[in-house]
Amino acid sequence: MCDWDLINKVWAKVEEGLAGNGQTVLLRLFEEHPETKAHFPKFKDIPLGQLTSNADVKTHGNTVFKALGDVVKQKGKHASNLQALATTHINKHKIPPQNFTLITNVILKVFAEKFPGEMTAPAQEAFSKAFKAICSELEDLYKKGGFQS
Ligand code: HEM
Repeated sequence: MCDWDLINKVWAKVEEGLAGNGQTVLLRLFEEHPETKAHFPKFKDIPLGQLTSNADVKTHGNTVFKALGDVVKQKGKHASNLQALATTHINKHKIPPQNFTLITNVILKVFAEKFPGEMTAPAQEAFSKAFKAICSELEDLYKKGGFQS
């Protein structure tokens, strides 16, 4: 079982700066895994250095974190949220599923750095478990959706 209450407690802190926190995660993802940037038509041709001041990155960070917040607020009953994400990321954006593991690992790292007071050892453990479960459910949905890389 995941400790969704603990996760939601940290998430309330994340929401104090939702767009900026999403932006930090996207920039870190592109920095640590440059191949991920190539999946974004809006960002693929812009050098990483210029993306730090790109308003669209912040807007997309907000979109991603709004959707992830909607997932964590379901406290485990997120099947329809994940189905919606899988459907667009398979069919429209064509994102291989292992990218979800990359971004959730980056989120864990960024939260531990930005929110050391909230990201206690149990909170880190709760996020790590929840993200593993979410990534594995997405992978199952990808299999059912017949994802071709
Ligand atoms: C925490 C995991 C993620 C969440 C919650 C998330 C959420 C979203 C949402 C809500 C949208 C817009 C609506 C839609 O098309 O579904 C979107 C678009 C998109 N996502 Fe994700 N996403 C995640 C991970 C990723 C990853 C890892 C990649 C690629 C490495 C990716 C690539 C894209 C692309 C290319 C778009 C279209 C962007 C555009 O409008 O130009 N996503 N995502």
